[in-house]
Amino acid sequence: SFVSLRQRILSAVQKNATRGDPRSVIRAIDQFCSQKEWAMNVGNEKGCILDSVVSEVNPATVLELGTYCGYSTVRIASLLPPYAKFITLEFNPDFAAVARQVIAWAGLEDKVKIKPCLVEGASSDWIPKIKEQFGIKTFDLVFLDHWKEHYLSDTKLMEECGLLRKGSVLLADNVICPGAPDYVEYVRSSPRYKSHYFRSHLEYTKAEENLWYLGIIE
Ligand SMILES: Cc1cc(C(=O)N2CCN(C)CC2)sc1-c1cc(O)c2nc[nH]c(=O)c2c1
Ligand SMILES: [Mg+2]
Repeated sequence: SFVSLRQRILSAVQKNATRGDPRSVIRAIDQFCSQKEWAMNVGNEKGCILDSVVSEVNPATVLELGTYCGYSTVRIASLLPPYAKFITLEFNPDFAAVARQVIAWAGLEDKVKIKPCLVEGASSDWIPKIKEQFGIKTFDLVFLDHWKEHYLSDTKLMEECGLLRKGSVLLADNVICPGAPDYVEYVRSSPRYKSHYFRSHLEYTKAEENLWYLGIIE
């Protein structure tokens, strides 16, 4: 029967990565996606930038929008202190199911709360509930990697829900490819954000891409 790409990624992890070893899980996915089939994981080049931002922010609370197969979830979780609270939102139940198994293989399941949002646009449902559901006041770091159409609306929603504070850092993938021009325009013209972009490439390709780093200053 047909095996989906996400299942092939999970099989590559279970075949080639060592249980309990997050770095081997990351390596297995990157090898599969660079040698066998492209997939929309953030990849190793942008992943190293993500690692450096996580290490620098050293966040006690993290929100990831867009889990997919859990690649960046594993990268982030493996750098967090044990007391950190990490929530990742995924609206696609099939992606969430694979991500749970990838995160479990890496031995990080007790560090990551995956809330499956079972319908499109569900991050807009979940964001207003995060404070009460998880006892989180504000996020030190948010990684936006879900859907370009929701970057701006979800960022505004997080502001309105008081989930961002002075010093919170937002890191956004794919602002060039597929692209989130309204988001870039909003944060660049807002006095509230200090923005900076890291030059990089679309995962597993040579296409130009940037990771956008936003520090909230007000
Ligand atoms: C699906 C897709 C196709 C892309 C592309 O330009 N392609 C040309 C080059 N070939 C090789 C691959 C395909 S880029 C991209 C993509 C990449 C991410 O990192 C994403 N992150 C979060 N959410 C997304 O929807 C998301 C989509
Ligand atoms: Mg992405």
